[in-house]
Amino acid sequence: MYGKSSVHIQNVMNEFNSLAELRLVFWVCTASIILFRNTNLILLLLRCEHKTSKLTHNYTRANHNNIMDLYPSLENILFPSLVLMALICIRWVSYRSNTKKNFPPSPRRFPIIGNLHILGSSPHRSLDALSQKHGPLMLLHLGSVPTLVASSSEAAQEIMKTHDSLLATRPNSTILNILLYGCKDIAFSPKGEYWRQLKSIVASQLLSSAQVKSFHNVRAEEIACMIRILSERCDSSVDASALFDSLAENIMCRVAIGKTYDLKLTNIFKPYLTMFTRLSIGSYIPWLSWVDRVSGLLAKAEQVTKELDEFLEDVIDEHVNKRKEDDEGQDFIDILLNVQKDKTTGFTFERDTIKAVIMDIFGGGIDNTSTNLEWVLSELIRNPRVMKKLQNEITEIAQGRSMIVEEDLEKMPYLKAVVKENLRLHPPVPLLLPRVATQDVKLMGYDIELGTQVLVNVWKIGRDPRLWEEPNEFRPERFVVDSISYKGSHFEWLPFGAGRRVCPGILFSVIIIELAIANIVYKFNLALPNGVKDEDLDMSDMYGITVHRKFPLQVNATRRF
Ligand code: HEM
Repeated sequence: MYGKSSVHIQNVMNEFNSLAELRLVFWVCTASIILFRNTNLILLLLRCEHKTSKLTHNYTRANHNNIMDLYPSLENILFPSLVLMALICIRWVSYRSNTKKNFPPSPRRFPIIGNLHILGSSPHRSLDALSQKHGPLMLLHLGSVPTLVASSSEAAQEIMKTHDSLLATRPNSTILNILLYGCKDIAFSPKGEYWRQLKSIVASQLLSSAQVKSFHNVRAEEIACMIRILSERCDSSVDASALFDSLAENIMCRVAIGKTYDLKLTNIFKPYLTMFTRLSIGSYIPWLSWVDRVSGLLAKAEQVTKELDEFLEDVIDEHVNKRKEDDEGQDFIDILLNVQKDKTTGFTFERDTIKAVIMDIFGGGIDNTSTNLEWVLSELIRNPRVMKKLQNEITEIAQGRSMIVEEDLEKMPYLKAVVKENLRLHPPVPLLLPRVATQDVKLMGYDIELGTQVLVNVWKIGRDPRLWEEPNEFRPERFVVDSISYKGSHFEWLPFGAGRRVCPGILFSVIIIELAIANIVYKFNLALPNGVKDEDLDMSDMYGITVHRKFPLQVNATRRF
C-alpha cells in the first residue's frame, strides 16, 4: 500500500516544478494533514519541502537574483487557494456532522498513541476496570484506530447477532500479511466469498462431528501415553502444564499432518506464534509503520514464517508423494489436497491456502486446548469439594475399567459442567479476535463508524455479577441446572465467540479436554508439591496468544487404586 502511494507521490512531484507551486502544495498538504489526518500526505509534504529547498538553492546560486522573484503570481495562487478553501469547508461540514453523532463514551487520549497505554500487560483486566467508569460500550483510540470495546452480554448480542453481518470482517496489517500468506487463513481472512468457502470446507470436512469422532484412536493413545508418564512419576513433582502442551501438540500433529515431530515442530512453531503477540506499531499508527521495519519486527516475522513455511512445504511434499485417496487414515493435509483436486466444488485454492489453514489449526488448537487443561486442573485442585464430586461421578460410570472412553463422557454431566465453568472463569481468548465494522452502524443508540475495530470482553462478561451469582467462585453446579450451548447462542458465556466468526474447533477441543481430565482425576489424586496448601495455589494469569497460567502448574499425583 505504501509502496504504491510513494510511486503516486513521485508522479505528483514531477508535475510541480516551479517553486511557487511547490510552496502552495506544501501548505495545502499541511492544512490537509491537520484537517483530515491523512498521514500519506506527510510523505508528499516532506518531498515537497525537500524539493523546494533544492530549487531555491539552485535558483539563487545560478541567478544571484532577488529571492522575491520566486514567490507566486496571482494565477498561481488562485487554484490552490480554492482547493484549500474547499478542503476547509468539507472538513467543517464533516466536523459539524460528527458533533451531531452520538459516539460511545471515550476516555481521554494522548496525541499519537491515543489510549494504547491503557491496555497494559492484562488488557482484559484493564478494559474491565475502564468499563466500570465508561459503561458497557466504550470507544477507545488505539493509536489512530478507533476501537469499540463491548463489556456486557447485551452489547455482545448486538455485535455478534443483531449486527453480525456488518461487524464480521477482521483488521488487516503488514505483520499479519507476512505471517499468514496475505491472510489466506480463516481466522484473519476478511469477510467475503473466499473466507466463507474456506471456513465451510474446514467445518464440514476437517472439524465435523463425524470427522472428529474418526480420530478417537489418536486421542485415546495420546491420553494413555500421558497417563503412563504421570504413573511413572507418581509421588514426585510433575510439570502438568508441559505435559498438557505436548498432549495437545501431539494430537494436533497426528490429526493435521499425520505424525508427531516432537521438538522439531515446537522449536519452529513457538517463535512463530510469539509474533502474534508482539506489538506492531504500524498496525495502530500507520505513519510510523517504518518503525516495525527498523526495529527488526517485520524481518523477524519474515524469518519465522519462512522456517515454518519450509517445514510445511516438506510435509505437504511427503503427502503428495504418498497420496491417500481412500478415507481411511487420512489427515487434514490429505483431505485438503483432495478438496484442492476436486474441481466440482468451484472453489480453487493454492498451496499457500493449505499451509495457512494448517497454521490456523495449530494456532487455534494447540495453545487453547493445553491452556484450558491447565486451568481446569488448577481449579479442581483449589476446590477439593468439586474434585471429590467429579471423581465420584467418573468412578461410578467407569465401573472398575482401567480407562475412561469417549462413550462414557455423555453420561457425565458434572464433568461437562466443570469444563464449562472453567471456560467462564478462564476463557483462553478473553477479548475474542478483533472484528471491524464494514459500514456505519448504530449500536445501543451509539454511532459506530465504518472501519471501527470491535473487541468483546468475554472475560468480563463471564464474571459479571448481574449475570452470575458469586461470579468469582468456581461452581460447576450452575451449568448442570442451566445447560448452555457452546455454539454462542447465550451471550453471557462466549468462550468460543459467536455469529459468523464463531470458532469451528469447539467439538475438536472439548472432547480432548473432557477425556483428558476424566482420565487424570479418575486415576490419580492430585496435590501441590512441597506441602503447599490447595487453596494457596497461585492463580495469576499471563496474556499471550492465550491467557495462560503465569507459573506452570506443578502437581504431585498419587494413584487412586
Ligand atoms: C479450547 C479451545 C478453543 C478456544 C477457547 C477457541 C476460541 C476461539 C475464539 C474465541 C475464536 C474467535 C471467535 C470470534 O472472533 O468471535 C476462535 C476462532 C477460530 N478458532 Fe478456535 N478455539 C479453540 C480451539 C480451536 C481448535 C481446536 C481449532 C481448530 C482445530 C480452532 C480454530 C479456529 C479458527 C479457524 C477460528 C477462526 C474462525 C473465523 O474467523 O471465522 N479453534 N477460536
